[in-house]
Amino acid sequence: MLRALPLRCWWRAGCRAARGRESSPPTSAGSSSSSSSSRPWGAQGASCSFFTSPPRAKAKKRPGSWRPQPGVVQEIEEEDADLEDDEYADLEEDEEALWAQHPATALPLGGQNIFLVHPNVKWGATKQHLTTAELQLAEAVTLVKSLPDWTVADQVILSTKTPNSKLIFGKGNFQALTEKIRGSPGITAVFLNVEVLSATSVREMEDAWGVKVFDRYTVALNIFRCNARTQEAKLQIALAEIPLLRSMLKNELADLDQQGGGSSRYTMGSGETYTEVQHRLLKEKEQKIKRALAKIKRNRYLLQTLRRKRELPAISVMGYTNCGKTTLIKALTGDEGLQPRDQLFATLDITAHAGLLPSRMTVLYIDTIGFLSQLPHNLIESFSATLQDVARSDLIIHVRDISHPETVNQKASVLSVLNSLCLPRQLLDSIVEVHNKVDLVGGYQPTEPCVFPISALHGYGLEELKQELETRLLTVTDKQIKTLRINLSGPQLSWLYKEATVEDVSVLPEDGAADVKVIISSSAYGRYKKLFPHW
Ligand SMILES: Nc1nc2c(ncn2[C@@H]2O[C@H](COP(=O)(O)OP(=O)(O)OP(=O)(O)O)[C@@H](O)[C@H]2O)c(=O)[nH]1
Ligand SMILES: [Mg+2]
Repeated sequence: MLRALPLRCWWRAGCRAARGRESSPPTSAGSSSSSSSSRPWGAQGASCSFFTSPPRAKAKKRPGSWRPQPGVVQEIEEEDADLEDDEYADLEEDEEALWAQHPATALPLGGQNIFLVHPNVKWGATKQHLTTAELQLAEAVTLVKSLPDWTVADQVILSTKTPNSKLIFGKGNFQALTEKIRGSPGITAVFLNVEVLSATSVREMEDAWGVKVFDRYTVALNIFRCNARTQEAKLQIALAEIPLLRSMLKNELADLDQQGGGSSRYTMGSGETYTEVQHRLLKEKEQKIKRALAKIKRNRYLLQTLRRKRELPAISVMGYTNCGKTTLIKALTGDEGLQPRDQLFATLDITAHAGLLPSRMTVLYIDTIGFLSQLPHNLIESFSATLQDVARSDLIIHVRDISHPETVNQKASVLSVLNSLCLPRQLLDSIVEVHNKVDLVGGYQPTEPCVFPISALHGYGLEELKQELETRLLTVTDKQIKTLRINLSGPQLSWLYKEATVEDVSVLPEDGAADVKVIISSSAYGRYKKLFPHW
């Protein structure tokens, strides 16, 4: 078995939310709403009988400071030596300074008892055509359940004709929703299943409902945070949090002004108003994170360097979250260190793992972050630095969970994000599509041409896949596999070691010769034939 080639340092414990729980204990599920309701309410709007509970007293305003609980800087466990010791120390210092200055996290800490609301757009440009409201709701439930101590207390699909308005729903449905939420005391937060909510929307909804309101961006980011293990992943999440902190700041300043002003008062001695100070601190935090990320990027043991040294072709394994990317790489490499998990966003770091193709060609499989539909572009952007490694690979495998009811929609999402990553055209044109989890679909027969049905978990279809990967790699890298007979007393062998990848040498002692199996580029082979015409 070939060992994984570690590209990162790893953090001991990754979940800031778990730490946050120490200072903010998980909220227990309310008695009346601790289990998911199977009642088919929703879509009927205001006429629905579940909306008839009396409203609660107006919720308290959010606390005065927009900075939440202090975070704890985690220790680094060095499993690889990508960075020098002093560089680690620098980064730790940077990070410590970051949290000391802004110990904030905009993300919700601790457990939550969620009321899940899916706005169903019946028509218009924002209507989703490849999926159904029920399937989108089911995915939102999975997102909630991916977070430790988060439960779905109740869920509803509610139709809207005004998805782009401030309150998402029309007056009647919003009022009915308010009554329902206020009549469910066990609920600690509402997850509104939209891509991203504006600061004003969040503020108005929180005031109306008396509980926190989260969008898809916040929930997905929180999952990322819980699964982040490396310095780079943590910093990328911190960067993706900045828009949330900006929204919180905006609401905080508006609250301050409502309570009699203050945001435009000058802070003593600084010549800056309170608003200006807060914006500056946030900007500084953002710049520090960006600098720290750039430093990691510079110092990181880049795939490019690794590959140049070893001349290894690389295959990026991509796909929707939980489709089986890590399981496939584990099956193709036998790398026991890989830990596939039935969890969204289990993998947050790009790691490379070496495996062998049928002709014993060594290849690096690159495990990547899974995709999710309707995730705001700027969140993807904070991970795009990591995804840049993908651009340097020779081939992409697109893994699909063919047993998933949303598989067609998932494919569309993945291809749309891949296309937005500015990857080389040749790479996009040679994607190998793999249909995984066929063991869960009795008698599965793909309808699309040139796809590979496999079960990564049970090892089905892997030999055919490896054969195809080898053929494609040879084509895209313009290489060929040759067995060349060489004279052992001549310079051919050392030439081949320098100019090609020598896979195997079988010595023929009585002839003073050897059969050498090489992977060689067409141009190098041309030169070889010119240099050694008689061999
Ligand atoms: N039945 C079945 N389950 C599979 C197969 N491949 C993967 N799984 C399961 O699917 C779940 C997700 O697998 P992972 O390999 O972690 O998926 P991933 O795409 O790496 O997920 P993320 O890193 O979270 O994006 C795990 O529970 C796997 O055991 C398969 O061929 N058949
Ligand atoms: Mg994974």
